[in-house]
Amino acid sequence: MTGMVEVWATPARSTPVDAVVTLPGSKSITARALVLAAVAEGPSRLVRPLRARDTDLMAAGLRALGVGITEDGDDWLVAPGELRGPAEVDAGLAGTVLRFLPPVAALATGPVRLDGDARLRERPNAGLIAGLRAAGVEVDDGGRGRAPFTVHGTGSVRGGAVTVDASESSQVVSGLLLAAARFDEGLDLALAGTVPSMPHVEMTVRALTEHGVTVVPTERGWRVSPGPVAAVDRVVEPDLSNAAPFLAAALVTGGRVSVRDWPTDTTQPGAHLDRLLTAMGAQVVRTSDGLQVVGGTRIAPLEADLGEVGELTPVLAALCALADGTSRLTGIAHLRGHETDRLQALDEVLTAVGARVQQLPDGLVITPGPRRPARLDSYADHRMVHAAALLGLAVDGVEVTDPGAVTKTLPDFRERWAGLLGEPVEVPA
Ligand SMILES: O=C(O)C1=C[C@@H](OP(=O)(O)O)[C@@H](O)[C@H](O)C1
Ligand SMILES: C=C(OP(=O)(O)O)C(=O)O
Repeated sequence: MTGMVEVWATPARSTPVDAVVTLPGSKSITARALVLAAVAEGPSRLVRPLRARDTDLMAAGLRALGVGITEDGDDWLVAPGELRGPAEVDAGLAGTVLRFLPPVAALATGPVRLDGDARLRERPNAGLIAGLRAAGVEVDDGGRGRAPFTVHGTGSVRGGAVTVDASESSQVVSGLLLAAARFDEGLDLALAGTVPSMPHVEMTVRALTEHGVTVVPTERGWRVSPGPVAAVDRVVEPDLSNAAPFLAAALVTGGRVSVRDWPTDTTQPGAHLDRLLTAMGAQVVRTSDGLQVVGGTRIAPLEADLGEVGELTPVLAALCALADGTSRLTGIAHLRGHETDRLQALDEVLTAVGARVQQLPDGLVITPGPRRPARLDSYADHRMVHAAALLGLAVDGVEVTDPGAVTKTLPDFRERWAGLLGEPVEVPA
């Protein structure tokens, strides 16, 4: 790459923020909705889908397989077509594309090659590839267990009883379940070990049910019956994981932040922010605006197993570096296979701004220290930019290189962050 790498001087803030924030659609729900719409019986409409790099790549990948996806204002119209290769799929850095697209590709006729960013080639995928093979699909990965690889679709997939190792990513389970109703024998999926991010698996099961697919829990996994996938028009919930930095700003500044349209019944892991931010000293209430977080005079340290809500770790770890005691975050070994090795990246970033950090095999121990200015890297990781922005509220002189990493799920993050810090965007009632 040539040219200058962009550097963002993140704004500091010594007075309480007071804002009501509206956020775009959930990455995870948009991804599932696109895949299910693509394998459904008829056309459907997606209202308020997330438009960001990950979901645009999912749409592009499905289009490459023959699915019609067009825009109607802010909506997406999805028209299933005959799935066919040969095709090339660019997964970028998206775990959802890496793990949700190949089982759909297996239903196509012809080879489908999947590749992506340099870091995507390091993200673990042996579990999915082995699971596809056990379902009768030919996959050529050169023995790497990672991208790039080619799925040799024949137009149908046997399916049946399959055991998978999804300990490195829940997306292995979600990917197989999402396409499973279209397999000849459906899928009787058993887990070989533990699976992180269970709310995301529940999100998949719920989405399948909403599309009329029969999916039942079994002793060691889930069974999906073969059958049609109903076409469903759907409104996408706001992305609650992307709400994390905004709500956390209330704790850092002793202010008040509301996120609009907070769903009352959701499988998004961000729903756990309620309990986690309360544990860190915030007051969290539902108002007519949505979910409101009010920060206090201190940030309490956090002891938590974040295995179910790994996505929230970068922002919570940044809060821990600003707390008034030592925090211990565990259950998150799989974060080493995310956009970057997030445990290593957080160690580097929090240490740079003055905290003491100990890496555990499956987590981080974080002790705040005297704060100091630092130039931080984004590690091409959207959530590391969110974490840096949050640190920058309280630590003078924080800069982030390559802040454009936010395009992955929230392209206008910096504008929204400026809005949060400006005059109240909207005065709460
Ligand atoms: O299914 C999904 O939409 C996701 C599942 C989780 O993946 P892992 O289980 O790999 O952490 C999560 O971290 C990711 O951001 C989105
Ligand atoms: C882990 C994440 O993304 P991906 O879907 O690429 O795994 C994330 O968004 O925090």
